Amino acid sequence: MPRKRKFEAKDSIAQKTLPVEVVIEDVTTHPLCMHGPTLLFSTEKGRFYACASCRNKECTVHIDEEDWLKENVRKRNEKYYSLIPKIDKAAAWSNFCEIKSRHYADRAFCNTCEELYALSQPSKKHAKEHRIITPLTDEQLSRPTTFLPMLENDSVEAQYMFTKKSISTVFGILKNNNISNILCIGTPSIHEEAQSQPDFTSLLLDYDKRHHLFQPPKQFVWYNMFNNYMFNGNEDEKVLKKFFKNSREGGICIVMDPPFGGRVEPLIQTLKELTELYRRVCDKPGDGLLPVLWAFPYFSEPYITNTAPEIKMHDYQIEYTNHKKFLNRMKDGRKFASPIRFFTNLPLRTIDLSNDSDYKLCNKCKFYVSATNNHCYKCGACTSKNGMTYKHCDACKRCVKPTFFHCKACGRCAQERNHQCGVVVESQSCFNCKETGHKKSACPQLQGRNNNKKKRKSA
Ligand SMILES: C[S@@+](CC[C@H](N)C(=O)[O-])C[C@H]1O[C@@H](n2cnc3c(N)ncnc32)[C@H](O)[C@@H]1O
Ligand SMILES: [Zn+2]
Ligand SMILES: [Zn+2]
Ligand SMILES: [Zn+2]
Ligand SMILES: [Zn+2]
Ligand SMILES: [Zn+2]
Repeated sequence: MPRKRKFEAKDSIAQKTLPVEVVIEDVTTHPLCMHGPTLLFSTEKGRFYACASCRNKECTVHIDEEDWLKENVRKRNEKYYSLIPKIDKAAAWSNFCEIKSRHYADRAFCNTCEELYALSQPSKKHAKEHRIITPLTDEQLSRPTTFLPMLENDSVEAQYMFTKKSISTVFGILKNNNISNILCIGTPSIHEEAQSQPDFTSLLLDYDKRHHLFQPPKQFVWYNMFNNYMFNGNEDEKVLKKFFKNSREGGICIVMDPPFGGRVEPLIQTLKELTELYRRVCDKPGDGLLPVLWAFPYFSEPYITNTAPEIKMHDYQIEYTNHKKFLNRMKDGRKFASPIRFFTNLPLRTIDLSNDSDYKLCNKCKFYVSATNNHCYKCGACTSKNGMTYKHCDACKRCVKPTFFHCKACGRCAQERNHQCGVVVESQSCFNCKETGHKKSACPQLQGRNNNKKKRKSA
């Protein structure tokens, strides 16, 4: 398996490169690893528990489902109760206030030690090769994402920051929906912007614990979004509940930007659990997920809409400051199409891009689409996904990429380049029916069987 996911606008996605499905269930009884409760994975060969957040070899916990029933395996796993680290948010905040009271030239941050300190009074000696950032202005202290070295390990943190333009698009969408409370999941730059605006409140949930060195304890939770795990346990749960309670009025939205290789099913499960908690805390019954604005690659669309049909993809191409592949202007000035889109259950017409010449209002769809997207009257939609102008195939009864041709032998449209008649890439599709866009457990052909299984389980 390749260690780094390629980020070409090719229809490849984590789900497709790993022929593994995540079993969605309550994870609180699962074995632990350093990243909280593991997830249960299912392959054609069997089921096992493994790390929820690491898609590389850093986390080695791997327990077969049947082994987890054994007493000695459970006993051995108990060590994680004490191994999983916690952070001292109160101490970090009082340190922050102390450092902030100093002259900006005296403030320093050692990224190697993850320590904010005063140059004149270092708590220890930082070795020469440590990455030290100094001086630090007030503005920098209030926006650590502007100077924290980005963790670009694609398989763990995968940090890519929104451009100013994309941040302002997010705030425009929230304002159009009268939303003033933001639960930022993996979106520190949105959190920092919200903190600078009097009309917004926000709470940051992120796996990068360096943020706790710059945030008041009530505004940051060290968090894993793949298993909805809060590292500081009860203390954090209180923070989240309080935030929800205070968001009873003024509308709330989850703004989330997961690492791009992340799996869709556990993320939707997290959204469901957070929604349930919100409804319980605020005593606001209802169905459907809380409003969410989720940045993710366009080729994840079938996975997201199959699992949560109320979430729709918008055509806006989110821009990032640091991803080599996302650098938004190429050297010759041409625009590079970012593959990242917003997935949202907010009305698409509230995404106002009237000030951006790269977009136009489709008067049939009634929302903004890329200027290169064409409304297809046969499909009844603006059909482009990747920013190219798609063409309609009458035989397939759908629009396809301009680089596709209709192969009579295969009876379907396929990529022109390297087309091999009769070859279906299995890892890209459901184990059962080979269709893309759903996993075996949600296969329409097996619906009866899956439901029976569920009934048996609950009986
Ligand atoms: C693609 S970046 C998004 C940053 C965002 N575009 C911004 O400008 O604020 C992914 C973010 O998710 C965080 N992250 C990575 N893995 C995570 C996990 N398992 N749980 C929670 N946050 C995670 C990273 O630290 C990073 O802040
Ligand atoms: Zn782990
Ligand atoms: Zn150091
Ligand atoms: Zn249209
Ligand atoms: Zn069409
Ligand atoms: Zn066709």
